[in-house]
Amino acid sequence: MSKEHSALPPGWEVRMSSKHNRPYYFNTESKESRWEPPPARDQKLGAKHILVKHEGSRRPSSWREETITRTEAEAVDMINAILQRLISKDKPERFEDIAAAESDCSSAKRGGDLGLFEPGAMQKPFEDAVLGLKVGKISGPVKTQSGVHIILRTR
Ligand SMILES: Cn1nc(-c2ccccc2)cc1C(=O)N[C@H](Cc1nc2ccccc2[nH]1)C(=O)O
Repeated sequence: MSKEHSALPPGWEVRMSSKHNRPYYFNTESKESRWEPPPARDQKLGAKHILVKHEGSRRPSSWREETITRTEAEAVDMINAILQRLISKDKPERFEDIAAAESDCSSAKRGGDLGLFEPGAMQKPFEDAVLGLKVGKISGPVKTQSGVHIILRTR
């Protein structure tokens, strides 16, 4: 079936815009509307991220620090400080540069780029955060068993 007529993800329906005299897609749960069909749920996702681990992380060690002892609260404070550097009006820093220098994930070597991944491949809080972002947008602090993340959705 063509993409336009494949089953829509739950909550989505096609409506007709009387103003523009053309169909659009509306999500009755999130109230989001869009001209383009929503991506099928089985489509691969893409993201870059910056991870700050803490003492309760699943693996409290990284390429940066053999044993990570900071608290989760300190990790959240660090992530919030990084967010400020990313959205700074006068001198915003590049996401990839901060990831490469400061992320506790081994993807730091690729500027935080996780590449493309299947739905279900990543921890649920991470995937839910990616799905809640439009492509090109950055999350707030996201907690998983690995630590505290900032996520940039790439696909
Ligand atoms: C999921 N993943 N991809 C890479 C990766 C990707 C591209 C190049 C090099 C490493 C590393 C990882 C990974 O799990 N890293 C963990 C930390 C971590 N935990 C995550 C949970 C969700 C998403 C990314 C995450 N990264 C680690 O280094 O301890």
